[in-house]
Amino acid sequence: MADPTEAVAVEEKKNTQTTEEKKNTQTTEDNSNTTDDETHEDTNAEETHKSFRDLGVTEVLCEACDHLGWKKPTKIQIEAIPVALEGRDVIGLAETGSGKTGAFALPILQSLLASAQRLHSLILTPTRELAFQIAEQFEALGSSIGVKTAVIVGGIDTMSQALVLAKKPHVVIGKSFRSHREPFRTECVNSDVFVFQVDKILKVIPRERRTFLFSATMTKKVQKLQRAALQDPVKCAVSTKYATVDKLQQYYIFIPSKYKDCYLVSILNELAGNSFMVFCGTCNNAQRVALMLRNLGITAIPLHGQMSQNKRLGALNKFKSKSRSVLLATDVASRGLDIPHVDCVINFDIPTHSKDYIHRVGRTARAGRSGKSITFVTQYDVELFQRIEALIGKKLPAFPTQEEEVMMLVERVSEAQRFARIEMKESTEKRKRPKAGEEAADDGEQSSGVRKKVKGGSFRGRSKRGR
Ligand SMILES: Nc1ncnc2c1ncn2[C@@H]1O[C@H](COP(=O)(O)OP(=O)(O)OP(=O)(O)O)[C@@H](O)[C@H]1O
Repeated sequence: MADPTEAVAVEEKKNTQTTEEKKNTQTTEDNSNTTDDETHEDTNAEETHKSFRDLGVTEVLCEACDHLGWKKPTKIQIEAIPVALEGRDVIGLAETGSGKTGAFALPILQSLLASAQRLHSLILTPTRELAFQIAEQFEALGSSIGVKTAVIVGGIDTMSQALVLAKKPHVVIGKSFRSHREPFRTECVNSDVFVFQVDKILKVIPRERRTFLFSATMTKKVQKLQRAALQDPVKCAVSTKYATVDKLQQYYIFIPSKYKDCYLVSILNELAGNSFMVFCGTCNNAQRVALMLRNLGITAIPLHGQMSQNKRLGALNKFKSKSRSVLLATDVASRGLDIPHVDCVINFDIPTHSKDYIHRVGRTARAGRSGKSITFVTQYDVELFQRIEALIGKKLPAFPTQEEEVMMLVERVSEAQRFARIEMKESTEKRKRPKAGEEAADDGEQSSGVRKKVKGGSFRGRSKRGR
């Protein structure tokens, strides 16, 4: 399977290892006695001064980190990288936005440098979007060593994906099978077998391999996977089991179910100028709310599993490039997505699995930034909300709102809801009878027939409370 001729760049870099790097490798070896513990909990003060070089990361990859503006490693990187470089299996537990991707990508790239090999690693992610994001991270870190990646996910032409695979990339990134919604995040394997089902994969990949498992939450399913897939792993935990980050201001708002749309519009208006990720429980609701908001002049776009993969990526890119300020998403966007400019996460529909709460709110306040989350709690959600508070070990404050002001929006919001219903109906009809060569407008961007008809026009630019 090794194909040295095709991995020239990787091989060349390997041969240019400097004395400095050799010294660094030695440092890791010297430290190896301290990494034998089964569990590495948190870091001490002096570790926060460590550099990537101190962790044993090779010079060319240190330069890549530098290029990305990563001045020093994060806590999980400090804990996990040396252990992974030693060749151990790793379980990495750290809060959202804490740099877990780098914690497994750097050791994988370094191992690739040491033995240039096609189909060197397989990364499994819980969502398609995360698969693309991880590929970008590998390419950013590995650009100077010529690393080749391939993303293999559903919803994209299988023939073109087969062609990409046939070129034997170094790293293959795919979404794990639907039944494994839990964040089985990374598998580092030396194999050219690739099937999208974890149990099946485990049966066919070589026993002789290294496996990394990274997540912000440890669930029973992840523990089961750990037993099935990892060998004598070292657990690197740098956060308490279900912690949310300190710089995240978390609020809830207790409201009657029938006024959810009005409260959403009111908050978006009040915090205008921010970027929002709004989580909905169903694809239908994400679509409906996006259309409703657009009828009020708010630049909203949906992202859910009933959209084609092209539209999903398109929606994400529009939100990433800030041409849309509100992303209405289902849980396809709750795990791992790294969009630094997200200021506020709104749980429009409360998550039914409380651990999803941690992943959703973790889309803001990433990498040391601050952020805000607001969870809508209706008369039907009290128990679920109590479970969330119990999980994160915190009582959340109420988000202050003026009920009278929200109620003043009822008429305009009702009209926007009515138009949204018409648009939903139109697009369902279109989907049933698509014209030749026309892709179904599953992000609703084209359904502008009734837009801007809501009295009172746009809501934008009426911010009362800034960031
Ligand atoms: N050492 C570092 N210094 C500065 N920024 C970093 C460093 N490592 C990673 N980052 C940045 O931090 C952000 C979050 O990283 P990443 O997406 O890997 O977090 P995560 O822990 O995987 O989050 P999640 O649990 O939500 O998946 C990214 O923008 C990444 O580029």
